[in-house]
Amino acid sequence: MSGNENCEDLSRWAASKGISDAPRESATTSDGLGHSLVVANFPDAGGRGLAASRNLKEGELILRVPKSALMSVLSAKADPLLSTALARHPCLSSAQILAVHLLNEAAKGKSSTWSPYLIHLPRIYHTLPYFVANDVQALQVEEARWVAEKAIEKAVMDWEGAKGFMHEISLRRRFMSFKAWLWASATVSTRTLHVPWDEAGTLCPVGDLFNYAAPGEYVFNRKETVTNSAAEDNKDLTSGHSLLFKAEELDDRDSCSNGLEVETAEEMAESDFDNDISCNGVTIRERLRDGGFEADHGEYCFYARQDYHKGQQVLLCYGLYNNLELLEHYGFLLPHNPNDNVHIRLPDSEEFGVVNGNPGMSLGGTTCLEIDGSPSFSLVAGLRLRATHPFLRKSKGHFALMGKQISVDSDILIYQWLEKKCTSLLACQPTSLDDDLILKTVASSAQSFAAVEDLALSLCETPSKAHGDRVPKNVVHEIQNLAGFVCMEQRLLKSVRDHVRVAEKSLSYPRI
Ligand SMILES: C[S@@+](CC[C@H](N)C(=O)[O-])C[C@H]1O[C@@H](n2cnc3c(N)ncnc32)[C@H](O)[C@@H]1O
Repeated sequence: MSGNENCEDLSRWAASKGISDAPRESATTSDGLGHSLVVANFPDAGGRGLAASRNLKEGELILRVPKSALMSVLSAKADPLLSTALARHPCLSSAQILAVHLLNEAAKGKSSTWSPYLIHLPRIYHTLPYFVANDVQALQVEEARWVAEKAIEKAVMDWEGAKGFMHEISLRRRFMSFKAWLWASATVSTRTLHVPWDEAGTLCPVGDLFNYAAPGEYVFNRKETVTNSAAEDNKDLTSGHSLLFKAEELDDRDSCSNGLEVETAEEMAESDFDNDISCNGVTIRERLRDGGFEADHGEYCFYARQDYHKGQQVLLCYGLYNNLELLEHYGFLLPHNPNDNVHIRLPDSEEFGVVNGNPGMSLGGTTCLEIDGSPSFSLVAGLRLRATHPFLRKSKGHFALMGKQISVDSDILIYQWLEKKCTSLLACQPTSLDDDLILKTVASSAQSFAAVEDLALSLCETPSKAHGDRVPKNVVHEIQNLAGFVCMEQRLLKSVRDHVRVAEKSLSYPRI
């Protein structure tokens, strides 16, 4: 749905359900939106979202949604038809139950309590289960393709698994299709907020209009290794995808180095390791929490995470995600995601000329390169252990676990290994960044078929910088897809294909 659609009916319905963006003390039963928030369109930052309707102060309560307006497994179980059928389907996951609950309410049309809310839900999503084979292929990176394939398989399995339940409640055929299932499960994936009583979370009318801001101001030098019980207690605001840390329950600690700093043996001996142990690699500088269910008030409450001026988009942090996770669960990418990373598989010790096997211990955590190119704590520690001979590992292996260098020589080895690894990872991708930028231009001009056609032609005629005289197969593939998408008329599609074929012959790149 577009952001400039008329949401007045939603606002009226919200008011009738007790949803309010006014402070508790001044709220009246006729409150809806407008005191703090207003629905607005932000084409470059999530589309439809919520804007500040006045200047807001950090920490201010800006929206309250009563439990009775939420759609969760609890409201599913309060429906006699669903609860009777559920007793015969004990193996369904909460997310499956919530998806069927949503489909059942959608099938009720105007007679559903949530009808004005349902009408404003997006009709289509861009999460990974929606990807067709060519989309998956275009992800290029092996891990991303694997995640996409698994997400598609999971959607099919969940649908198959929920069919018996849907039959039992006599859901209309149209609402039992895979297409309907994709819609319902993507609605659950992209819009649920964390609640303490159910792992699938809850759909929260109006509260689910907040677009996402990454927890970028916070420095997570070793986010993957937090085992602190305070962190365990903090679930994210979404349906269990990742943790949301509450900084007030974790000390504001000094950051631990995760780089490949070269340190002398003397410096190592003089280091105060206790500091590193207590630090545990986590630096969280600010309060992260900006929403949650408050049992004492029986409301989902949202707070401003910063000061906002009137008209500015008010954002919510759903949790900590890299771009692949954002795409998988929410169907979008952040162009500058401070939490993006690239997974790097740890090599065998033999790659460093160290015989006698890998270190037995498992480090846990993510072995990856962070957005600024620095290796994660676990990656450095894992590489340091692998690049060290077993006899030295025994006496000095604990240095690696503390984020400390074992020897200058092994750090040089692992730096060289990382450099080679990065070069080979980039070299084996079918398109370069340059190619992708051209494709992006093509995609954004896709309104006009003529523009696509011209760009396709010029791309085929202009040798790609990164690939010598070859236009990568993927680029041509994508343009064909795009052309097919923007123009259903076979005549025009054929014309692009002809251009591609001519260019293909003249450049003699591999056949598609
Ligand atoms: C909870 S909804 C937010 C409201 C949504 N924009 C709407 O129109 O209903 C989450 C979805 O909004 C979009 N979104 C949220 N934050 C975004 C961002 N920073 N950039 C791009 N899309 C975003 C994604 O499609 C995501 O799945």
